[in-house]
Amino acid sequence: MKLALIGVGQAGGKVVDEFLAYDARTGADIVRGAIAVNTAKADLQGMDHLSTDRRILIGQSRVKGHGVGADNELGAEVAEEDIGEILGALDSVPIHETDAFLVVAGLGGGTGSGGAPVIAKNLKWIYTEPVYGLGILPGSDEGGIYTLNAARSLKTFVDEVDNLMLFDNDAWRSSGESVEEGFDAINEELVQRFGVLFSAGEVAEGSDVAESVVDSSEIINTLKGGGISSLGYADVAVDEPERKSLLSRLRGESDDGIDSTEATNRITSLVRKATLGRLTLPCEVNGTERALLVVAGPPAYLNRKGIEHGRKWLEEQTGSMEVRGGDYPRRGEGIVAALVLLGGVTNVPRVKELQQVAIEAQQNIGEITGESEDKFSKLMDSDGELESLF
Ligand SMILES: Nc1nc2c(ncn2[C@@H]2O[C@H](COP(=O)(O)OP(=O)(O)OP(=O)(O)O)[C@@H](O)[C@H]2O)c(=O)[nH]1
Repeated sequence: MKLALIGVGQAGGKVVDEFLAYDARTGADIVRGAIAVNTAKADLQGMDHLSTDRRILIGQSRVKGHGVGADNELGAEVAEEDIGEILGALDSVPIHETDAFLVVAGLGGGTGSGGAPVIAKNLKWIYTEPVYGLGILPGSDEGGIYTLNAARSLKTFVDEVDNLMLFDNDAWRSSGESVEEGFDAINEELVQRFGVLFSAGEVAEGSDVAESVVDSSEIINTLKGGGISSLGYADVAVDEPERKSLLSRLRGESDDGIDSTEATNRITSLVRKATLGRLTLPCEVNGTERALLVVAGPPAYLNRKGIEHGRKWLEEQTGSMEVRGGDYPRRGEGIVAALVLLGGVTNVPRVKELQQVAIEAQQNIGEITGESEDKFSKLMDSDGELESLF
């Protein structure tokens, strides 16, 4: 699936940068065009892979390149004011070769949180291609304002995109690392998952054609209908058999020393692990509207029976009748991987908790602001004994 990527804010920009690194490393060729949009000059300078002319600094007249300081209403305003410049930067992207837009942002800050929904709204207005969001939820230790920002942005963003895929930093944080190191590792995990999803069906020249191809339309149909989506992933190392010669493939020779029962079991257990393990957004699988299973790996390991068993199992777990499945032949990585896209999840305790904390934070902020205004006017009150200069 060919994408036009728009990274908004620092997190959005870093994830887009990581997508470019993934594309270069794996040769997946999923990125048709990419831009990063930010109100902070320093954040744009910190990117490694995106060329400088694709980095768009917005809101200069308002914040002078210093960011919006976690004010997402201001983030939304400057994105709206500079929307012409943002859309202009996409003019050079060959949209006729692009299957979808992906707007990426951390929802807890100001620029991405406020700007991403504005950009998505404008893209949907202009283009007929689907516009997806990839939103990052803040860790619960980041504080009330980040949670409030994320909850308000989530509510807005989900209505402006064809589907909002979520990644929860809270579920992916690991102890003992600095925040920066932690984010680098998290971003790699994130892009590994979404990279496999979007590269499924992108058969490069000279590579093997999948037996039951997952193509972009399967991904689009799973994301169709809107709402929120989550992604599960599991992989296992395998020995890659030698690539067979064309002659032996034409003769139908299939003896590559791989036990088919083992291959089936490997896939079914990977599908369970991907679904029941750590999802990008932790949620209850039951009640998911649609799902897609992609099994990636060296063709000899992509056992059709295993994929079919895995798909049926996923149907039972989700209770959905719309579960698609297929394979994605991929050599050179030495792994078999199962990727499960849960499209339209409805039972998500994490979102409920986020909203609850955000409501409390909103009330506290209101009360504290009221109280401090009161206290300040008492502090300055001189019982009419002093007069201002003018
Ligand atoms: N996964 C991941 N999350 C990040 C990263 N950087 C920041 N975040 C998260 O994203 C949220 C928003 O942070 P930023 O992207 O820095 O904020 P911004 O959109 O640039 O907004 P301002 O700095 O307020 O102008 C934070 O609450 C973090 O949870 C990153 O590299 N990876």
